[in-house]
Amino acid sequence: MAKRTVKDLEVSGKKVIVRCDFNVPRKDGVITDDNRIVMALPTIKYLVENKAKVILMSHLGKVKTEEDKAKNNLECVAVRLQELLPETKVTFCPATRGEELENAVAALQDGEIVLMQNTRYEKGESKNDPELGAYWASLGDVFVEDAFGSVHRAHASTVGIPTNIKENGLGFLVEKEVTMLGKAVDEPAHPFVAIIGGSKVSSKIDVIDNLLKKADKVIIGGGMAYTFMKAQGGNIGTSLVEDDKLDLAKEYLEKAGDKLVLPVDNVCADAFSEDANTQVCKSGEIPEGWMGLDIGPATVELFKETLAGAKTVVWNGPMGVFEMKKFAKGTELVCQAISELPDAITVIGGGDSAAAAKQLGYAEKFSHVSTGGGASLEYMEGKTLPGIAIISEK
Ligand SMILES: Nc1ncnc2c1ncn2[C@@H]1O[C@H](COP(=O)(O)OP(=O)(O)O)[C@@H](O)[C@H]1O
Ligand SMILES: O=C(OP(=O)(O)O)[C@H](O)COP(=O)(O)O
Repeated sequence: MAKRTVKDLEVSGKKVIVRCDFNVPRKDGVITDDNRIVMALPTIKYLVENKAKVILMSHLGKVKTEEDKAKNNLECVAVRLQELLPETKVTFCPATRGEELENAVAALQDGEIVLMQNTRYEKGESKNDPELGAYWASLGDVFVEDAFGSVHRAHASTVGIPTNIKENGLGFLVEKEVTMLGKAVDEPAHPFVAIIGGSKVSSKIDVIDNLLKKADKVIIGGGMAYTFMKAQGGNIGTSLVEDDKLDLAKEYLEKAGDKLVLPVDNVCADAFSEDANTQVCKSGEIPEGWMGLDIGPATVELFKETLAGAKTVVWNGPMGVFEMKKFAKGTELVCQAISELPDAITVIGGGDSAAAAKQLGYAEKFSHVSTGGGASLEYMEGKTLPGIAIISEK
């Protein structure tokens, strides 16, 4: 059976809560890539045109402290949305519960939008606190799940709300992502190469287990690689590492054999800065006080050899800190190698990975650029995505 979509719902005059993924990359509080906002527009425009009262919700970044709150204020997204929708009234509500939020919702006219502050300002969000899900659900009549990048998270806003609102459906973005990713990997053509990089080690290392079963090669780059290097007993200096994942990395290394392809050299820096001194270090030989911020030239060649002849490529997580020009080469050259593969289905996913592909001029070269990183990986592994599973069948 197919899931209901926004087109199956009666929305005119109704208060419609839409969970979007507006977790956009920013520098000094300024949005550096608005792709996730732009990709959410088809659903939002449909609801506005059909005279719904639109309540948008999203998380932004990780929020653990008061300082994190200041860093991850969602208001910048409301400003961008208003620019993208000049004919529509967009307001921002700084409250995540209480009278101020309820008044903002009550003031909505048909075809107007309110964006609520970052859902992660509420401690109960990431724990899927039932009271919070029920409270947010009480603000609306209808729920639309359109946060593809977050559907692998069972949180109050992605699962708690639709648990309480039976009039629910998928938005156009989730529908499109599932179709595109399904086409790419339901029966992947081989050789199938998966590439994992980026910085979210603990939240993404688990997917490697399943990828090792499906793919012919799994390339590990970016910040993910140093936990593996340390697990091999190498010196990684001050590179990104998650020590509580060392045993898991060891286990993968033992069972994967040469299926797992790790960097052999790294562009290292003496500070996390564009002005840092740099040197290329062999893997496992990074001096104290230095950190790996990109894959090195020999690794680029190794990864190119690994990719040669691939018919399916799935990639999440940049190969280095591409936001700084000095450490963008590895990501750029891997993009280039993928773009030159003849007849391959190629998918890149993730907020930062999609931004990197765009910034480096390669976005058009991929078969599909997904807004979800962890979500696309879990979908392609065949895992159940809780944010989709909870949505009613047609
Ligand atoms: N060697 C590295 N050390 C630290 N951070 C890294 C390294 N390589 C890549 N990164 C960072 O990883 C981040 C993206 O990781 P992640 O969120 O997992 O990807 P995505 O958003 O594409 O899913 C980028 O901001 C990038 O700077
Ligand atoms: O950016 C996201 O995921 P991604 O880095 O896997 O693309 C989503 O917004 C989910 O964010 P989270 O990993 O903080 O839950």
